[in-house]
Amino acid sequence: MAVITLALAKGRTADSVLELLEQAGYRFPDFHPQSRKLIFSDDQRQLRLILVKPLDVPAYVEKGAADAGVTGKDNIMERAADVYDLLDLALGQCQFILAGKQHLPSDPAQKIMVASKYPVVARTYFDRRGIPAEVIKLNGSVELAPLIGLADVIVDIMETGTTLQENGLLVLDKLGDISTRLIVNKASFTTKSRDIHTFINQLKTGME
Ligand SMILES: Nc1ncnc2c1ncn2[C@@H]1O[C@H](COP(=O)(O)OP(=O)(O)OP(=O)(O)O)[C@@H](O)[C@H]1O
Ligand SMILES: O=P(O)(O)OC[C@H]1O[C@H](OP(=O)(O)OP(=O)(O)O)[C@H](O)[C@@H]1O
Repeated sequence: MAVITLALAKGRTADSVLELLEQAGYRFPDFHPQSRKLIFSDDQRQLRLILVKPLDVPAYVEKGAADAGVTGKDNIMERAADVYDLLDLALGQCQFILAGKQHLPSDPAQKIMVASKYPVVARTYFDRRGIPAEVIKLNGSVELAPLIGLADVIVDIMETGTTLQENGLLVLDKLGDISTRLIVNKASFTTKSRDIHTFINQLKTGME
């Protein structure tokens, strides 16, 4: 049995994914939330867990440094990674939205200023509609941009809608649903096929 290296997104979804892994039968005795360690093995030595930034998970998996990864669909879309997206873990559910103080200007010649943590997703949205846009990459507090004149609109994540509401922003469009996914390296899917299928089946059992 080959060990599967799993890249797990640190941050808000990590605890619930670890809980799911435990329900699926994988226990990490060394893991505790205050630890600064970045690599953990489960007690059966079937999984090697590596903790990485959510947006970095697709790169680890695409390049084969990890056989599989768990991260939000937002990050998979932003990185446009060449990986298999095999299982919706039904965690971290939220959606991509376009939001602003008011509706987009109707003059098609007018360039829209867009702020986003997801510049690739934002660029794709406006390019597909043939709307001229300039995208400004931000790393957080994105809702601030239209309030202080840095941008006309934002492309960001909405979960409860509280952040938009408390900052007086309207949802102008919905770009798609997001949830936490299991992604798999294409070569590993062939070379470690049996172990990866076993892992997926265990996860499915843990989700029941
Ligand atoms: N309300 C939400 N806001 C943001 N992300 C959410 C929300 N609900 C679920 N998610 C999911 O959780 C993932 C991780 O979110 P988190 O805020 O921990 O990461 P991050 O903001 O990318 O990390 P960092 O703060 O290190 O830049 C997101 O990529 C998304 O898939
Ligand atoms: O719809 P809601 O439930 O209000 O959640 C959405 C908010 O949560 C995320 O921000 P996060 O907390 O990660 O902060 P940051 O990106 O500004 O650092 C996201 O970028 C939104 O701002």
